[in-house]
Amino acid sequence: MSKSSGNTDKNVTRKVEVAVIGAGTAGQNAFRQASKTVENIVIINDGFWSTTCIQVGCMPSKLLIAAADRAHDANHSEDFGIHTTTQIDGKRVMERVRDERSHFASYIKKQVDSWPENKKISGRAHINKQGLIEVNDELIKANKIIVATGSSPYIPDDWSDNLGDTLLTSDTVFELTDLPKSIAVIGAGSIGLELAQAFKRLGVEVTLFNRDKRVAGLKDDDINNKAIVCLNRELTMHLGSKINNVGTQTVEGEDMASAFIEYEDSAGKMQQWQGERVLVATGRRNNIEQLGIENLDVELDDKNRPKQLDKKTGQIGDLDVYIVGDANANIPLLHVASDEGYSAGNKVCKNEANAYIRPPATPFSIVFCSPQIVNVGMSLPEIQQDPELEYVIGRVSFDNQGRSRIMGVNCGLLHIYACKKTDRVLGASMVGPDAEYIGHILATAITNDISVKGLLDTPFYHPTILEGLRTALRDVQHKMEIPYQSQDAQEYSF
Ligand SMILES: Cc1cc2nc3c(=O)[nH]c(=O)nc-3n(C[C@H](O)[C@H](O)[C@H](O)COP(=O)(O)OP(=O)(O)OC[C@H]3O[C@@H](n4cnc5c(N)ncnc54)[C@H](O)[C@@H]3O)c2cc1C
Ligand SMILES: NC(=O)c1ccc[n+]([C@@H]2O[C@H](COP(=O)([O-])OP(=O)(O)OC[C@H]3O[C@@H](n4cnc5c(N)ncnc54)[C@H](O)[C@@H]3O)[C@@H](O)[C@H]2O)c1
Repeated sequence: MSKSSGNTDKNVTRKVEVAVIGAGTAGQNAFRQASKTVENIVIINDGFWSTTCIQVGCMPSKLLIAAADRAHDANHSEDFGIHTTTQIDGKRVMERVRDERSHFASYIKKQVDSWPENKKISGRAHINKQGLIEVNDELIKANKIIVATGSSPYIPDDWSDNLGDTLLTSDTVFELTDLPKSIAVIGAGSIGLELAQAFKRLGVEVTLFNRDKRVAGLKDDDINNKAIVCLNRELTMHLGSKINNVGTQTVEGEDMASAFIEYEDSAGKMQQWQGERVLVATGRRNNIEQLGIENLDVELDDKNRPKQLDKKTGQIGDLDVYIVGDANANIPLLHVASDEGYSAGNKVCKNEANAYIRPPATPFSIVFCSPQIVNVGMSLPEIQQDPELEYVIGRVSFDNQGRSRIMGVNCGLLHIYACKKTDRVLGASMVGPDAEYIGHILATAITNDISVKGLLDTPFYHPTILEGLRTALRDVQHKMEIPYQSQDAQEYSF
Protein backbone atom coordinates (compact mmCIF):
# COMPACT_ATOMS: atom_id res chain seq x y z
CA MET A 1 0.00 0.00 0.00
CA SER A 2 2.18 2.83 -1.18
CA LYS A 3 2.13 5.54 -3.78
CA SER A 4 5.91 5.40 -4.21
CA SER A 5 7.48 5.82 -7.61
CA GLY A 6 10.50 3.81 -8.76
CA ASN A 7 12.64 6.69 -7.58
CA THR A 8 11.65 6.58 -3.91
CA ASP A 9 11.69 2.78 -3.95
CA LYS A 10 15.48 3.06 -4.09
CA ASN A 11 15.51 4.24 -0.49
CA VAL A 12 13.13 1.56 0.73
CA THR A 13 14.85 -0.58 3.37
CA ARG A 14 12.21 -3.33 3.48
CA LYS A 15 9.33 -4.51 1.38
CA VAL A 16 6.67 -6.42 3.29
CA GLU A 17 3.32 -7.97 2.54
CA VAL A 18 1.77 -6.73 5.81
CA ALA A 19 2.81 -4.03 8.29
CA VAL A 20 0.99 -3.73 11.62
CA ILE A 21 1.46 -0.36 13.32
CA GLY A 22 0.84 -0.51 17.07
CA ALA A 23 1.26 -3.58 19.28
CA GLY A 24 -1.54 -3.26 21.80
CA THR A 25 -4.41 -5.76 22.01
CA ALA A 26 -5.69 -5.06 18.48
CA GLY A 27 -2.25 -4.98 16.84
CA GLN A 28 -0.98 -8.11 18.58
CA ASN A 29 -4.12 -10.02 17.64
CA ALA A 30 -3.85 -8.86 14.03
CA PHE A 31 -0.17 -9.83 13.89
CA ARG A 32 -0.83 -13.27 15.40
CA GLN A 33 -3.62 -14.08 12.94
CA ALA A 34 -1.89 -12.71 9.86
CA SER A 35 1.38 -14.47 10.77
CA LYS A 36 -0.38 -17.81 10.38
CA THR A 37 -0.08 -17.50 6.64
CA VAL A 38 1.96 -14.38 5.92
CA GLU A 39 5.70 -14.81 6.34
CA ASN A 40 6.76 -11.35 5.20
CA ILE A 41 5.20 -9.29 7.96
CA VAL A 42 6.41 -6.67 10.41
CA ILE A 43 4.95 -5.13 13.58
CA ILE A 44 6.03 -1.66 14.69
CA ASN A 45 5.40 -0.32 18.18
CA ASP A 46 6.16 2.83 20.07
CA GLY A 47 6.61 2.51 23.84
CA PHE A 48 5.97 -0.57 25.97
CA TRP A 49 5.41 -3.90 24.22
CA SER A 50 2.51 -4.63 26.52
CA THR A 51 -1.00 -3.24 26.07
CA THR A 52 -2.91 -0.20 27.30
CA CYS A 53 -5.32 -2.63 28.96
CA ILE A 54 -2.59 -4.17 31.09
CA GLN A 55 -0.32 -1.19 31.70
CA VAL A 56 -2.65 1.76 32.25
CA GLY A 57 -6.19 0.59 31.54
CA CYS A 58 -8.58 -2.22 32.44
CA MET A 59 -6.30 -4.23 34.71
CA PRO A 60 -4.68 -1.65 37.03
CA SER A 61 -8.01 0.16 37.36
CA LYS A 62 -9.76 -3.05 38.42
CA LEU A 63 -6.88 -3.87 40.77
CA LEU A 64 -7.36 -0.52 42.49
CA ILE A 65 -11.12 -1.12 42.62
CA ALA A 66 -10.52 -4.58 44.15
CA ALA A 67 -8.55 -3.01 47.02
CA ALA A 68 -11.16 -0.28 47.38
CA ASP A 69 -13.99 -2.80 47.62
CA ARG A 70 -12.17 -4.68 50.38
CA ALA A 71 -11.84 -1.43 52.32
CA HIS A 72 -15.47 -0.54 51.69
CA ASP A 73 -16.75 -3.90 52.91
CA ALA A 74 -14.60 -3.66 56.02
CA ASN A 75 -15.78 -0.13 56.73
CA HIS A 76 -19.45 -0.88 56.12
CA SER A 77 -20.04 -4.07 58.05
CA GLU A 78 -21.54 -2.50 61.18
CA ASP A 79 -25.08 -3.06 59.90
CA PHE A 80 -24.33 -6.77 59.83
CA GLY A 81 -23.10 -6.65 63.43
CA ILE A 82 -19.45 -6.87 62.41
CA HIS A 83 -17.22 -4.25 63.99
CA THR A 84 -13.80 -3.70 62.46
CA THR A 85 -11.06 -1.12 62.52
CA THR A 86 -9.43 -0.69 59.13
CA GLN A 87 -6.06 0.75 58.38
CA ILE A 88 -5.28 1.44 54.76
CA ASP A 89 -1.66 1.09 53.73
CA GLY A 90 -1.59 3.26 50.61
CA LYS A 91 1.93 2.19 49.67
CA ARG A 92 0.95 -1.49 49.74
CA VAL A 93 -2.27 -0.78 47.81
CA MET A 94 -0.32 0.82 44.96
CA GLU A 95 2.42 -1.79 45.18
CA ARG A 96 -0.08 -4.62 44.69
CA VAL A 97 -1.60 -2.82 41.70
CA ARG A 98 1.82 -2.75 40.05
CA ASP A 99 2.87 -6.25 41.16
CA GLU A 100 -0.24 -7.82 39.70
CA ARG A 101 0.09 -5.69 36.59
CA SER A 102 3.62 -7.09 36.11
CA HIS A 103 2.18 -10.56 36.47
CA PHE A 104 -0.32 -9.95 33.64
CA ALA A 105 2.32 -8.18 31.54
CA SER A 106 4.63 -11.19 31.82
CA TYR A 107 2.23 -13.28 29.70
CA ILE A 108 2.31 -10.71 26.94
CA LYS A 109 6.08 -10.38 27.20
CA LYS A 110 6.50 -14.12 26.82
CA GLN A 111 4.43 -14.05 23.68
CA VAL A 112 6.09 -10.99 22.15
CA ASP A 113 9.53 -12.46 22.97
CA SER A 114 8.59 -15.55 20.98
CA TRP A 115 8.14 -13.50 17.81
CA PRO A 116 11.18 -13.31 15.51
CA GLU A 117 13.31 -10.23 16.25
CA ASN A 118 13.45 -9.23 12.59
CA LYS A 119 9.66 -8.89 12.52
CA LYS A 120 9.50 -6.42 15.44
CA ILE A 121 10.50 -2.78 15.28
CA SER A 122 10.49 -0.47 18.31
CA GLY A 123 9.83 3.10 17.28
CA ARG A 124 7.19 5.63 16.28
CA ALA A 125 5.88 5.07 12.77
CA HIS A 126 4.93 7.83 10.38
CA ILE A 127 3.41 7.41 6.93
CA ASN A 128 5.08 9.75 4.48
CA LYS A 129 3.68 11.44 1.38
CA GLN A 130 4.62 8.42 -0.74
CA GLY A 131 2.61 6.16 1.55
CA LEU A 132 5.81 4.57 2.90
CA ILE A 133 6.27 3.87 6.60
CA GLU A 134 9.12 5.76 8.21
CA VAL A 135 10.36 4.39 11.50
CA ASN A 136 13.82 5.00 12.99
CA ASP A 137 16.19 4.60 10.01
CA GLU A 138 13.83 2.36 8.10
CA LEU A 139 11.63 3.15 5.12
CA ILE A 140 9.10 0.37 4.68
CA LYS A 141 6.94 -0.39 1.71
CA ALA A 142 3.93 -2.50 2.76
CA ASN A 143 1.26 -3.97 0.50
CA LYS A 144 -1.23 -3.99 3.37
CA ILE A 145 -1.22 -1.84 6.49
CA ILE A 146 -3.08 -2.52 9.72
CA VAL A 147 -3.21 0.57 11.93
CA ALA A 148 -3.74 -0.29 15.61
CA THR A 149 -2.28 2.76 17.30
CA GLY A 150 -4.81 3.01 20.15
CA SER A 151 -5.85 6.20 21.95
CA SER A 152 -4.49 8.60 24.58
CA PRO A 153 -5.97 10.70 27.37
CA TYR A 154 -7.35 14.02 26.18
CA ILE A 155 -6.32 16.98 28.31
CA PRO A 156 -8.07 20.32 27.67
CA ASP A 157 -5.86 23.21 26.51
CA ASP A 158 -3.45 24.70 29.07
CA TRP A 159 -4.38 22.27 31.84
CA SER A 160 -1.06 20.39 31.59
CA ASP A 161 0.97 23.56 31.92
CA ASN A 162 -1.25 25.04 34.62
CA LEU A 163 -1.45 21.94 36.80
CA GLY A 164 2.18 20.80 36.37
CA ASP A 165 3.08 17.88 38.65
CA THR A 166 -0.31 17.90 40.35
CA LEU A 167 -1.96 16.63 37.16
CA LEU A 168 -2.66 12.94 36.76
CA THR A 169 -4.22 10.98 33.93
CA SER A 170 -4.91 7.27 33.62
CA ASP A 171 -1.43 7.04 32.06
CA THR A 172 0.25 8.24 35.27
CA VAL A 173 -2.12 7.56 38.18
CA PHE A 174 -1.07 3.92 38.64
CA GLU A 175 2.55 5.03 39.11
CA LEU A 176 1.66 6.79 42.40
CA THR A 177 3.66 5.19 45.19
CA ASP A 178 1.18 6.23 47.85
CA LEU A 179 -2.41 7.42 48.03
CA PRO A 180 -2.90 11.20 47.89
CA LYS A 181 -4.76 12.96 50.72
CA SER A 182 -7.18 14.61 48.33
CA ILE A 183 -7.96 14.46 44.66
CA ALA A 184 -10.31 16.15 42.21
CA VAL A 185 -11.46 13.90 39.39
CA ILE A 186 -12.63 15.74 36.29
CA GLY A 187 -14.98 13.72 34.10
CA ALA A 188 -17.72 11.32 35.21
CA GLY A 189 -17.24 8.86 32.34
CA SER A 190 -16.05 5.30 32.92
CA ILE A 191 -12.53 6.27 33.97
CA GLY A 192 -13.62 9.12 36.25
CA LEU A 193 -16.36 7.12 38.00
CA GLU A 194 -14.30 3.98 38.53
CA LEU A 195 -11.24 5.80 39.87
CA ALA A 196 -13.09 8.46 41.88
CA GLN A 197 -15.03 5.85 43.78
CA ALA A 198 -11.99 3.62 44.25
CA PHE A 199 -9.94 6.46 45.75
CA LYS A 200 -12.86 7.50 47.95
CA ARG A 201 -13.24 3.96 49.28
CA LEU A 202 -9.51 3.95 50.02
CA GLY A 203 -9.90 6.97 52.29
CA VAL A 204 -8.89 9.73 49.87
CA GLU A 205 -10.93 12.95 49.94
CA VAL A 206 -12.50 12.92 46.46
CA THR A 207 -14.46 15.55 44.55
CA LEU A 208 -15.85 14.61 41.14
CA PHE A 209 -16.64 17.21 38.48
CA ASN A 210 -18.58 16.76 35.26
CA ARG A 211 -19.74 19.37 32.80
CA ASP A 212 -23.18 17.86 32.27
CA LYS A 213 -25.63 16.30 34.68
CA ARG A 214 -24.88 12.81 33.44
CA VAL A 215 -22.75 9.97 34.67
CA ALA A 216 -21.18 7.32 32.42
CA GLY A 217 -22.80 9.07 29.45
CA LEU A 218 -26.12 7.39 30.37
CA LYS A 219 -28.82 8.16 27.81
CA ASP A 220 -31.86 6.92 29.71
CA ASP A 221 -32.81 9.75 32.09
CA ASP A 222 -34.37 7.49 34.73
CA ILE A 223 -31.30 5.26 34.87
CA ASN A 224 -29.03 8.31 34.95
CA ASN A 225 -30.98 9.85 37.82
CA LYS A 226 -30.94 6.60 39.73
CA ALA A 227 -27.18 6.20 39.16
CA ILE A 228 -26.64 9.69 40.55
CA VAL A 229 -28.70 8.85 43.65
CA CYS A 230 -26.78 5.61 44.27
CA LEU A 231 -23.35 7.15 43.66
CA ASN A 232 -24.11 10.27 45.68
CA ARG A 233 -24.30 8.12 48.79
CA GLU A 234 -20.52 7.91 48.69
CA LEU A 235 -19.20 10.55 46.34
CA THR A 236 -19.18 14.33 46.36
CA MET A 237 -20.18 15.15 42.80
CA HIS A 238 -20.46 18.52 41.11
CA LEU A 239 -22.45 17.57 38.04
CA GLY A 240 -23.36 20.29 35.57
CA SER A 241 -20.43 22.41 36.72
CA LYS A 242 -18.21 24.49 34.46
CA ILE A 243 -14.49 24.62 35.11
CA ASN A 244 -13.14 28.09 34.33
CA ASN A 245 -9.57 27.80 35.51
CA VAL A 246 -7.13 25.29 36.96
CA GLY A 247 -3.71 25.92 38.48
CA THR A 248 -1.36 25.42 41.39
CA GLN A 249 -0.44 27.45 44.42
CA THR A 250 2.16 27.02 47.12
CA VAL A 251 0.99 26.36 50.62
CA GLU A 252 3.15 27.28 53.58
CA GLY A 253 4.78 24.29 55.18
CA GLU A 254 3.96 21.95 52.25
CA ASP A 255 6.69 20.56 49.96
CA MET A 256 4.48 20.22 46.95
CA ALA A 257 2.31 22.93 45.44
CA SER A 258 -1.39 22.25 45.83
CA ALA A 259 -3.83 22.33 42.96
CA PHE A 260 -6.90 24.51 42.61
CA ILE A 261 -9.96 24.47 40.38
CA GLU A 262 -12.18 27.50 39.86
CA TYR A 263 -15.62 26.44 38.75
CA GLU A 264 -19.17 27.59 38.36
CA ASP A 265 -21.49 25.16 40.08
CA SER A 266 -24.77 23.99 38.57
CA ALA A 267 -26.56 26.92 40.26
CA GLY A 268 -24.21 29.40 38.55
CA LYS A 269 -22.26 30.23 41.72
CA MET A 270 -18.47 30.67 41.48
CA GLN A 271 -16.61 28.18 43.67
CA GLN A 272 -13.07 27.00 44.30
CA TRP A 273 -11.68 23.56 45.07
CA GLN A 274 -8.22 23.06 46.47
CA GLY A 275 -6.32 19.84 47.03
CA GLU A 276 -3.32 17.64 46.31
CA ARG A 277 -3.96 16.16 42.89
CA VAL A 278 -6.20 16.52 39.85
CA LEU A 279 -7.04 13.45 37.80
CA VAL A 280 -8.15 14.51 34.34
CA ALA A 281 -10.54 11.93 32.84
CA THR A 282 -12.16 14.05 30.16
CA GLY A 283 -12.10 11.41 27.43
CA ARG A 284 -9.59 9.83 25.08
CA ARG A 285 -8.56 10.64 21.50
CA ASN A 286 -7.44 8.13 18.90
CA ASN A 287 -3.72 8.21 18.03
CA ILE A 288 -4.15 8.98 14.38
CA GLU A 289 -3.54 12.69 13.96
CA GLN A 290 0.26 12.58 13.67
CA LEU A 291 0.37 9.29 11.78
CA GLY A 292 0.05 10.61 8.23
CA ILE A 293 -2.92 8.35 7.50
CA GLU A 294 -4.19 10.85 4.93
CA ASN A 295 -1.17 9.87 2.82
CA LEU A 296 -2.87 6.50 2.33
CA ASP A 297 -5.96 8.28 0.96
CA VAL A 298 -7.88 7.60 4.20
CA GLU A 299 -10.47 10.30 4.84
CA LEU A 300 -11.21 11.31 8.43
CA ASP A 301 -14.26 13.14 9.74
CA ASP A 302 -14.05 16.16 12.06
CA LYS A 303 -13.55 13.83 15.04
CA ASN A 304 -10.67 11.99 13.37
CA ARG A 305 -12.78 8.90 12.67
CA PRO A 306 -12.15 7.13 9.36
CA LYS A 307 -15.10 7.85 7.07
CA GLN A 308 -15.26 4.55 5.18
CA LEU A 309 -14.69 2.14 8.03
CA ASP A 310 -16.05 -1.38 7.55
CA LYS A 311 -16.97 -2.15 11.15
CA LYS A 312 -16.73 -5.88 10.49
CA THR A 313 -13.14 -5.99 9.28
CA GLY A 314 -11.68 -2.56 10.02
CA GLN A 315 -10.99 -2.11 6.30
CA ILE A 316 -11.17 1.43 4.91
CA GLY A 317 -13.25 1.41 1.73
CA ASP A 318 -11.47 -0.81 -0.78
CA LEU A 319 -8.01 0.34 0.29
CA ASP A 320 -5.49 -2.17 1.64
CA VAL A 321 -5.65 -0.24 4.90
CA TYR A 322 -7.30 -1.46 8.10
CA ILE A 323 -7.82 0.65 11.20
CA VAL A 324 -8.67 -1.36 14.29
CA GLY A 325 -9.18 -0.96 18.04
CA ASP A 326 -9.25 2.44 19.71
CA ALA A 327 -7.43 3.89 16.67
CA ASN A 328 -10.69 3.97 14.67
CA ALA A 329 -12.61 5.65 17.53
CA ASN A 330 -15.58 3.38 16.84
CA ILE A 331 -16.10 1.55 20.15
CA PRO A 332 -13.04 2.02 22.36
CA LEU A 333 -13.37 -1.14 24.43
CA LEU A 334 -11.06 -4.07 24.95
CA HIS A 335 -13.19 -6.88 23.48
CA VAL A 336 -13.86 -4.75 20.40
CA ALA A 337 -10.12 -4.03 19.91
CA SER A 338 -9.45 -7.72 20.27
CA ASP A 339 -12.17 -8.78 17.78
CA GLU A 340 -11.29 -6.09 15.25
CA GLY A 341 -7.59 -7.01 15.36
CA TYR A 342 -8.50 -10.66 14.91
CA SER A 343 -10.76 -9.93 11.93
CA ALA A 344 -8.26 -7.64 10.19
CA GLY A 345 -5.48 -10.17 10.75
CA ASN A 346 -7.60 -12.86 9.13
CA LYS A 347 -8.64 -10.60 6.29
CA VAL A 348 -5.05 -9.96 5.23
CA CYS A 349 -4.20 -13.66 5.41
CA LYS A 350 -3.34 -15.33 2.14
CA ASN A 351 -6.21 -17.78 2.63
CA GLU A 352 -8.55 -14.93 3.33
CA ALA A 353 -11.47 -16.71 1.66
CA ASN A 354 -11.41 -19.28 4.45
CA ALA A 355 -10.65 -16.87 7.23
CA TYR A 356 -13.23 -16.55 9.93
CA ILE A 357 -14.34 -12.96 10.26
CA ARG A 358 -16.15 -12.29 13.50
CA PRO A 359 -19.36 -10.31 13.20
CA PRO A 360 -19.37 -6.94 15.02
CA ALA A 361 -20.37 -7.47 18.61
CA THR A 362 -23.67 -6.36 20.11
CA PRO A 363 -22.97 -2.99 21.76
CA PHE A 364 -22.17 -3.69 25.40
CA SER A 365 -20.41 -1.70 28.07
CA ILE A 366 -19.88 -2.06 31.81
CA VAL A 367 -18.64 0.57 34.22
CA PHE A 368 -17.15 -1.14 37.25
CA CYS A 369 -18.28 1.34 39.87
CA SER A 370 -20.67 0.28 42.64
CA PRO A 371 -23.39 -0.17 41.74
CA GLN A 372 -22.24 -1.12 38.27
CA ILE A 373 -23.56 0.66 35.20
CA VAL A 374 -24.33 -1.36 32.08
CA ASN A 375 -25.65 -0.61 28.61
CA VAL A 376 -26.51 -3.31 26.08
CA GLY A 377 -27.84 -3.20 22.52
CA MET A 378 -29.70 -0.14 21.30
CA SER A 379 -29.97 2.92 23.52
CA LEU A 380 -33.37 4.42 24.34
CA PRO A 381 -32.86 7.51 22.08
CA GLU A 382 -31.83 5.21 19.18
CA ILE A 383 -35.00 3.17 19.62
CA GLN A 384 -37.15 6.28 19.90
CA GLN A 385 -35.74 7.64 16.66
CA ASP A 386 -36.99 4.61 14.72
CA PRO A 387 -40.78 4.83 14.31
CA GLU A 388 -40.88 1.20 13.10
CA LEU A 389 -39.74 -0.04 16.48
CA GLU A 390 -42.74 -0.28 18.70
CA TYR A 391 -41.22 -0.75 22.10
CA VAL A 392 -42.10 -1.29 25.73
CA ILE A 393 -39.89 -0.74 28.76
CA GLY A 394 -39.74 -3.53 31.32
CA ARG A 395 -38.59 -2.20 34.63
CA VAL A 396 -37.28 -3.44 37.95
CA SER A 397 -35.99 -1.54 40.93
CA PHE A 398 -33.24 -3.16 42.98
CA ASP A 399 -34.01 -1.04 46.04
CA ASN A 400 -36.02 -3.83 47.60
CA GLN A 401 -34.98 -6.84 45.54
CA GLY A 402 -34.56 -9.92 47.75
CA ARG A 403 -30.93 -10.96 47.38
CA SER A 404 -29.74 -7.40 46.82
CA ARG A 405 -31.20 -6.47 50.18
CA ILE A 406 -29.69 -9.51 51.85
CA MET A 407 -26.27 -8.43 50.57
CA GLY A 408 -26.81 -4.77 51.46
CA VAL A 409 -26.33 -3.67 47.84
CA ASN A 410 -29.93 -2.68 47.18
CA CYS A 411 -29.72 0.45 45.06
CA GLY A 412 -30.45 0.26 41.36
CA LEU A 413 -32.79 0.22 38.39
CA LEU A 414 -32.97 -1.86 35.21
CA HIS A 415 -34.80 -0.88 32.06
CA ILE A 416 -35.21 -3.46 29.31
CA TYR A 417 -36.35 -2.11 25.95
CA ALA A 418 -38.21 -4.76 23.97
CA CYS A 419 -40.11 -4.86 20.71
CA LYS A 420 -43.84 -5.25 21.29
CA LYS A 421 -44.38 -7.33 18.19
CA THR A 422 -41.30 -9.48 17.77
CA ASP A 423 -40.88 -10.47 21.42
CA ARG A 424 -37.18 -9.54 21.20
CA VAL A 425 -34.95 -7.50 23.50
CA LEU A 426 -33.68 -4.39 21.68
CA GLY A 427 -31.47 -3.05 24.43
CA ALA A 428 -31.16 -2.33 28.12
CA SER A 429 -29.68 0.15 30.53
CA MET A 430 -29.00 -0.54 34.18
CA VAL A 431 -27.41 0.68 37.34
CA GLY A 432 -27.35 -1.92 40.05
CA PRO A 433 -25.73 -4.92 41.68
CA ASP A 434 -24.50 -7.81 39.48
CA ALA A 435 -25.17 -5.66 36.42
CA GLU A 436 -22.17 -7.26 34.69
CA TYR A 437 -23.92 -10.65 34.70
CA ILE A 438 -27.34 -9.30 33.80
CA GLY A 439 -25.69 -7.40 30.93
CA HIS A 440 -24.04 -10.56 29.64
CA ILE A 441 -27.33 -12.48 29.65
CA LEU A 442 -29.08 -9.70 27.74
CA ALA A 443 -26.17 -9.41 25.28
CA THR A 444 -26.41 -13.16 24.69
CA ALA A 445 -30.16 -12.86 24.10
CA ILE A 446 -29.74 -10.02 21.59
CA THR A 447 -26.79 -11.64 19.78
CA ASN A 448 -28.50 -15.02 19.49
CA ASP A 449 -31.99 -13.71 18.82
CA ILE A 450 -33.46 -15.31 21.96
CA SER A 451 -37.03 -14.21 22.61
CA VAL A 452 -38.31 -12.76 25.88
CA LYS A 453 -40.29 -15.97 26.20
CA GLY A 454 -37.10 -17.97 25.69
CA LEU A 455 -35.41 -15.99 28.44
CA LEU A 456 -38.35 -16.46 30.79
CA ASP A 457 -38.40 -20.20 30.12
CA THR A 458 -34.85 -20.33 31.50
CA PRO A 459 -34.59 -21.20 35.21
CA PHE A 460 -33.72 -18.39 37.59
CA TYR A 461 -32.26 -19.71 40.82
CA HIS A 462 -33.55 -18.43 44.12
CA PRO A 463 -32.46 -16.27 45.84
CA THR A 464 -30.25 -14.46 43.32
CA ILE A 465 -29.89 -10.89 42.18
CA LEU A 466 -30.57 -12.25 38.70
CA GLU A 467 -34.17 -12.81 39.76
CA GLY A 468 -34.44 -9.05 39.30
CA LEU A 469 -33.82 -9.62 35.60
CA ARG A 470 -36.77 -12.03 35.52
CA THR A 471 -39.00 -9.43 37.17
CA ALA A 472 -38.07 -6.89 34.46
CA LEU A 473 -38.64 -9.51 31.72
CA ARG A 474 -42.07 -10.31 33.19
CA ASP A 475 -42.84 -6.61 33.15
CA VAL A 476 -41.82 -6.58 29.47
CA GLN A 477 -44.09 -9.47 28.52
CA HIS A 478 -46.94 -8.01 30.55
CA LYS A 479 -46.70 -4.76 28.55
CA MET A 480 -46.29 -6.39 25.14
CA GLU A 481 -49.00 -7.08 22.60
CA ILE A 482 -48.25 -10.80 22.83
CA PRO A 483 -48.33 -11.70 26.50
CA TYR A 484 -47.99 -15.44 27.08
CA GLN A 485 -47.53 -15.81 30.80
CA SER A 486 -49.86 -14.91 33.56
CA GLN A 487 -47.36 -14.38 36.34
CA ASP A 488 -47.49 -10.97 37.92
CA ALA A 489 -44.42 -8.91 37.16
CA GLN A 490 -44.29 -7.69 40.74
CA GLU A 491 -44.65 -11.16 42.25
CA TYR A 492 -42.37 -11.87 45.22
CA SER A 493 -40.89 -15.32 44.98
CA PHE A 494 -39.89 -15.83 48.59
C1 LIG B 1 -8.12 3.51 32.72
C2 LIG B 1 -8.76 2.67 31.63
C3 LIG B 1 -9.59 1.63 31.98
C4 LIG B 1 -10.17 0.84 30.99
N1 LIG B 1 -11.01 -0.16 31.38
C5 LIG B 1 -11.60 -0.92 30.44
C6 LIG B 1 -12.44 -1.99 30.83
O1 LIG B 1 -12.65 -2.24 32.01
N2 LIG B 1 -13.02 -2.73 29.87
C7 LIG B 1 -12.81 -2.47 28.54
O2 LIG B 1 -13.38 -3.18 27.70
N3 LIG B 1 -12.01 -1.46 28.14
C8 LIG B 1 -11.39 -0.70 29.06
N4 LIG B 1 -10.55 0.30 28.68
C9 LIG B 1 -10.34 0.52 27.23
C10 LIG B 1 -9.29 -0.48 26.67
O3 LIG B 1 -8.15 -0.46 27.50
C11 LIG B 1 -8.92 -0.10 25.24
O4 LIG B 1 -10.10 -0.07 24.46
C12 LIG B 1 -7.95 -1.08 24.59
O5 LIG B 1 -6.86 -1.32 25.44
C13 LIG B 1 -7.47 -0.54 23.24
O6 LIG B 1 -6.55 -1.44 22.66
P1 LIG B 1 -5.80 -1.05 21.32
O7 LIG B 1 -5.07 -2.26 20.85
O8 LIG B 1 -6.70 -0.39 20.37
O9 LIG B 1 -4.73 0.06 21.73
P2 LIG B 1 -3.44 -0.01 22.69
O10 LIG B 1 -3.41 -1.17 23.58
O11 LIG B 1 -3.35 1.34 23.29
O12 LIG B 1 -2.23 -0.18 21.67
C14 LIG B 1 -1.80 0.83 20.81
C15 LIG B 1 -0.29 0.74 20.66
O13 LIG B 1 0.11 1.52 19.52
C16 LIG B 1 1.28 2.26 19.85
N5 LIG B 1 1.38 3.41 18.94
C17 LIG B 1 0.67 4.55 18.92
N6 LIG B 1 1.05 5.35 17.91
C18 LIG B 1 2.06 4.69 17.26
C19 LIG B 1 2.87 4.98 16.14
N7 LIG B 1 2.75 6.11 15.46
N8 LIG B 1 3.82 4.08 15.78
C20 LIG B 1 3.97 2.91 16.46
N9 LIG B 1 3.22 2.57 17.52
C21 LIG B 1 2.28 3.45 17.92
C22 LIG B 1 1.04 2.65 21.30
O14 LIG B 1 2.22 3.04 21.94
C23 LIG B 1 0.47 1.32 21.85
O15 LIG B 1 1.51 0.45 22.23
C24 LIG B 1 -9.91 1.10 29.63
C25 LIG B 1 -9.04 2.13 29.26
C26 LIG B 1 -8.47 2.91 30.25
C27 LIG B 1 -7.53 4.01 29.85
N1 LIG C 1 -15.21 -0.21 32.29
C1 LIG C 1 -14.87 0.12 31.06
O1 LIG C 1 -15.26 -0.51 30.09
C2 LIG C 1 -13.97 1.28 30.84
C3 LIG C 1 -13.30 1.87 31.90
C4 LIG C 1 -12.50 2.95 31.65
C5 LIG C 1 -12.35 3.42 30.35
N2 LIG C 1 -13.00 2.84 29.34
C6 LIG C 1 -12.87 3.37 27.96
O2 LIG C 1 -12.11 4.56 27.97
C7 LIG C 1 -12.82 5.58 27.28
C8 LIG C 1 -12.48 6.92 27.85
O3 LIG C 1 -12.99 7.05 29.16
P1 LIG C 1 -13.23 8.47 29.83
O4 LIG C 1 -13.96 8.24 31.09
O5 LIG C 1 -11.96 9.25 29.86
O6 LIG C 1 -14.09 9.22 28.74
P2 LIG C 1 -15.65 9.44 28.55
O7 LIG C 1 -15.78 10.10 27.24
O8 LIG C 1 -16.39 8.21 28.83
O9 LIG C 1 -16.05 10.48 29.71
C9 LIG C 1 -15.50 11.76 29.77
C10 LIG C 1 -16.36 12.61 30.69
O10 LIG C 1 -15.69 13.83 30.90
C11 LIG C 1 -16.63 14.89 30.81
N3 LIG C 1 -15.87 16.09 30.43
C12 LIG C 1 -15.21 16.31 29.26
N4 LIG C 1 -14.62 17.53 29.29
C13 LIG C 1 -14.90 18.08 30.49
C14 LIG C 1 -14.57 19.31 31.12
N5 LIG C 1 -13.83 20.22 30.50
N6 LIG C 1 -15.05 19.54 32.36
C15 LIG C 1 -15.80 18.63 32.99
N7 LIG C 1 -16.15 17.44 32.45
C16 LIG C 1 -15.70 17.17 31.21
C17 LIG C 1 -17.63 14.42 29.79
O11 LIG C 1 -18.87 15.08 29.94
C18 LIG C 1 -17.73 12.94 30.12
O12 LIG C 1 -18.70 12.69 31.10
C19 LIG C 1 -14.27 5.20 27.43
O13 LIG C 1 -15.05 5.70 26.38
C20 LIG C 1 -14.25 3.71 27.42
O14 LIG C 1 -14.35 3.27 26.10
C21 LIG C 1 -13.82 1.78 29.56
